[in-house]
Amino acid sequence: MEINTVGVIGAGQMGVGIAHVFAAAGYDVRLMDVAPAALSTAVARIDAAMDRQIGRGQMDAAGKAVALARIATAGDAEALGPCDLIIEAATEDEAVKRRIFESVAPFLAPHTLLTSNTSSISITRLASATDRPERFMGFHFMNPAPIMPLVELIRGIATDEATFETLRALVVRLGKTPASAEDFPAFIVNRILLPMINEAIYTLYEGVGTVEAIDTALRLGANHPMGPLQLADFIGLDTCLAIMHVLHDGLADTKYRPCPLLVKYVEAGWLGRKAKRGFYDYRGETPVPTR
Ligand SMILES: CC(=O)CC(=O)SCCNC(=O)CCNC(=O)[C@H](O)C(C)(C)COP(=O)(O)OP(=O)(O)OC[C@H]1O[C@@H](n2cnc3c(N)ncnc32)[C@H](O)[C@@H]1OP(=O)(O)O
Ligand SMILES: NC(=O)C1=CN([C@@H]2O[C@H](COP(=O)(O)OP(=O)(O)OC[C@H]3O[C@@H](n4cnc5c(N)ncnc54)[C@H](OP(=O)(O)O)[C@@H]3O)[C@@H](O)[C@H]2O)C=CC1
Repeated sequence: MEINTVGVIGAGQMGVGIAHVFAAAGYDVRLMDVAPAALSTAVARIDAAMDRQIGRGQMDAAGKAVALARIATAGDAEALGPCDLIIEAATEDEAVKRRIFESVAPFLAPHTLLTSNTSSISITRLASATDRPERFMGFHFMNPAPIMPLVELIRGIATDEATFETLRALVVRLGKTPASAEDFPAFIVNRILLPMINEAIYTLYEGVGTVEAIDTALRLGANHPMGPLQLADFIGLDTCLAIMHVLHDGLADTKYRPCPLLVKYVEAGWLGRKAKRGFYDYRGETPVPTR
């Protein structure tokens, strides 16, 4: 199936990154969000990220101008009508995602593929809230989307072969690498990564180490590019907590219980980089540990 126009729903860190990837790869992009403020900063954030790519010699000024011109922002679902593919990248909340699918369905063409960038939620269950379970999939980009080469592909029980093959080929055309996961809670990446991050938060909570010691230990001791607490702030503590709830509820194993400190930070609104405060305070020149 031919994909020319891509709709991205949710102009948060992932939606912005995914819109960037598709515009740079030559696709027309419709970026939609309910928050006008998110849309107005979205293009500026893509502009800055493309400048970084120019700095790295991965793009030139002309290519950036053409790519940016391919991105149209929209506050309502009607603008998604011409899209061949929709990628939902809104908050990691099943009710929010189901409402989005119900609201966009009337505007989509029959052939349009509908996907979610969800980190963890059942694809089969999300598909059941749509008018096209055969053309629904988990299409899971990693953060930051312009940099990370992996895209996790997750079929729901009803996903047809043509949908899977179209999206697998699209990932390769984007210059990224597909990995196929079965539709179990948090799939592959976050089934492994988030318990590690949750364990790092328990390590802090129990006083085994400070924020700095824990992140230094994993960066220098296990060659991680970011420490687990820095990474949690990068992902978003609300998203981390949502994924741990999906694992805990879906697998019914206490080893996935979210650390009480993670719960408290989210309750305080300390959601990490996007809220300028999490395990680090981002309001100054350099991030400062908050514990
Ligand atoms: C939660 C889920 O559902 C699944 C997930 O995504 S789990 C999270 C997966 N992601 C990770 O594990 C990220 C781990 N961290 C890293 O790989 C690296 O720290 C990083 C690529 C994010 C940054 O790389 P770095 O070399 O350590 O730092 P930095 O020099 O700032 O960035 C390297 C390049 O990436 C770019 N970059 C960094 N953050 C970026 C962002 N948010 N968006 C776009 N580009 C970004 C920078 O522009 C930089 O390019 P320049 O050198 O030209 O500035
Ligand atoms: N963060 C990460 O590292 C990764 C996240 N993901 C997944 O990607 C998705 C998005 O995550 P992320 O970008 O971090 O989340 P963010 O919180 O950064 O962004 C979510 C965006 O969705 C918007 N939104 C909320 N409700 C709606 C709606 N009904 N219609 C349109 N937009 C809406 C939010 O607006 P507002 O702020 O106004 O509510 C916000 O702009 C989640 O499913 C997450 O699990 C996948 C890979 C990595």
